Amino acid sequence: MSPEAAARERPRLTATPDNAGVDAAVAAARRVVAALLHTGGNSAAEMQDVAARLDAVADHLEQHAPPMADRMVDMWAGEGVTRHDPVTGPENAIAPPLALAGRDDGAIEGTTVLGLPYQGPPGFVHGGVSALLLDHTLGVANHWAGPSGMTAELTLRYHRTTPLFQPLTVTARQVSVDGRKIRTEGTITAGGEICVSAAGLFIAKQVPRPQ
Ligand SMILES: CCCCCCCC/C=C\CCCCCCCC(=O)SCCNC(=O)CCNC(=O)[C@H](O)C(C)(C)COP(=O)(O)OP(=O)(O)OC[C@H]1O[C@@H](n2cnc3c(N)ncnc32)[C@H](O)[C@@H]1OP(=O)(O)O
Repeated sequence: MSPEAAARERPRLTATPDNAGVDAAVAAARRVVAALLHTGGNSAAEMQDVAARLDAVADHLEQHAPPMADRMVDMWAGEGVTRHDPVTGPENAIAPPLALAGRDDGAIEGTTVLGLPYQGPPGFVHGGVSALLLDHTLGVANHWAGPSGMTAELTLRYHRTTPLFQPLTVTARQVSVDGRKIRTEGTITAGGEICVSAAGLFIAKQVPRPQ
């Protein structure tokens, strides 16, 4: 089986984008965020007009949104993968997003391409963004493997710079469970080379979902 076919058959661990709903608007918002970065030659007057139009969109969304308590209940209802989180969530415009899937060997894996909003050093991914991706992916790997919990410690090693604009593979696997202590490891690779590796200690504990 080709790697692409194998990837298609893996169980998805992240929400499926729903282009008939909010996800399509979020995809457009991601384009706006990237396009706004150092747009350069546009005049101040033109950008005032852009700001007014974006404010009008935000006003419209806020006026039609349910109360915050209802939104919290709604975002935590359902299927065990989240639509709102800042790494994989199709409803979250700051999520790259990263689509994760379970592998037969018990690990999980996903790919993403990061653009300008995630830049740290010139042309490379911000180290805090790599930490975000790995923290979340280690957390999802715990859900995939069994016991899961809250991050208590996250140790990162930045082996080499992580490139923008190139496919990044993020993997993680649960390596041990000792009472409430869960140890999990993961990597971000580009072109087959490890850019960042992470080791996390998670403590089994669930925060109650809003009801
Ligand atoms: C996230 C849940 C989502 C649910 C989702 C369902 C859908 C699934 C979909 C998608 C997966 C999502 C994936 C998300 C991934 C992202 C994860 C995060 O971002 S988590 C937020 C950041 N982390 C915090 O905010 C923790 C803050 N800290 C705490 O709450 C506590 O300190 C906590 C829970 C870590 C421990 O507190 P205690 O009171 O429960 O337990 P004590 O008694 O202190 O410790 C238990 C044992 O662990 C050791 N321990 C605790 N913290 C330690 C540490 N930092 N280092 C070493 N050992 C530690 C202790 O020494 C103790 O060990 P001895 O039993 O005595 O041997």
